[in-house]
Amino acid sequence: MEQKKGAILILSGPSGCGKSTLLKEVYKDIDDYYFSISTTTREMRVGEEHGVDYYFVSKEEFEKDISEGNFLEYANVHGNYYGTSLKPIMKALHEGKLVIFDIDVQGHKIVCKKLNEVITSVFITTPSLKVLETRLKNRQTDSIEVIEKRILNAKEEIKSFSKYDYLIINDDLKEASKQLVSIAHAARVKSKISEESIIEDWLSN
Ligand SMILES: Nc1nc2c(ncn2[C@@H]2O[C@H](COP(=O)(O)OP(=O)(O)O)[C@@H](O)[C@H]2O)c(=O)[nH]1
Ligand SMILES: Nc1ncnc2c1ncn2[C@@H]1O[C@H](COP(=O)(O)OP(=O)(O)O)[C@@H](O)[C@H]1O
Repeated sequence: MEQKKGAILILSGPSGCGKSTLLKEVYKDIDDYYFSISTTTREMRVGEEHGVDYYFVSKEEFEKDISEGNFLEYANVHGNYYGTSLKPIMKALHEGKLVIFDIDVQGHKIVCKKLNEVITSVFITTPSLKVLETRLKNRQTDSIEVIEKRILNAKEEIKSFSKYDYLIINDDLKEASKQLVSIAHAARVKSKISEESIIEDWLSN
């Protein structure tokens, strides 16, 4: 029996670079995907929904999940916990879906170590630090202290961009969306390389 193979697409990039905005733009152009909804201890922002953007939990609940081994990976980012639950990811991969992660550079590193599936990774950023700062301020979701922390972290995170397969500079949203859709399609094609039945099927048909 043919075993369906899923594919993995990881998006990382500094807070405010436009990851969520880009993802919302491209979903209509991507088939059979599963977005990995992370669990976090950060406060819910206006407009966010529990179970859609994140599962918002207390520190105690998060730490219980850690001790029960429920996370594929978790990290402390900007002073809050963020984690990827293992079970839904394995289910989606088993169903042959393109599993999309919006995780930080620490999460990217761990997922690459832990999962055998073919991984495609994209680092997303703005044309400059100034533009990042403007976007974080204009978004009006965070206090000035929180924005400052995110800017400080961005200066570190940007150093990891070359560990990724692709770099998208999210300047013009339409252009960046087009690039992300192409990469998502390529991620599917790339995952074919790990299908063990390819030779068998080719010889017998
Ligand atoms: N390692 C890890 N990072 C995550 C996870 N979920 C979200 N993140 C990252 O945490 C950072 C902060 O996310 P968030 O508070 O939503 O801020 P935003 O990036 O400004 O929207 C981003 O870099 C996300 O990619 C996760 O499950 N694991
Ligand atoms: N290409 C773009 N040009 C201008 N503004 C953008 C662009 N992409 C995103 N934004 C805006 O920048 C802010 C941060 O985007 P967001 O998607 O929340 O970033 P992230 O999820 O990476 O933290 C939002 O207010 C969003 O509307």
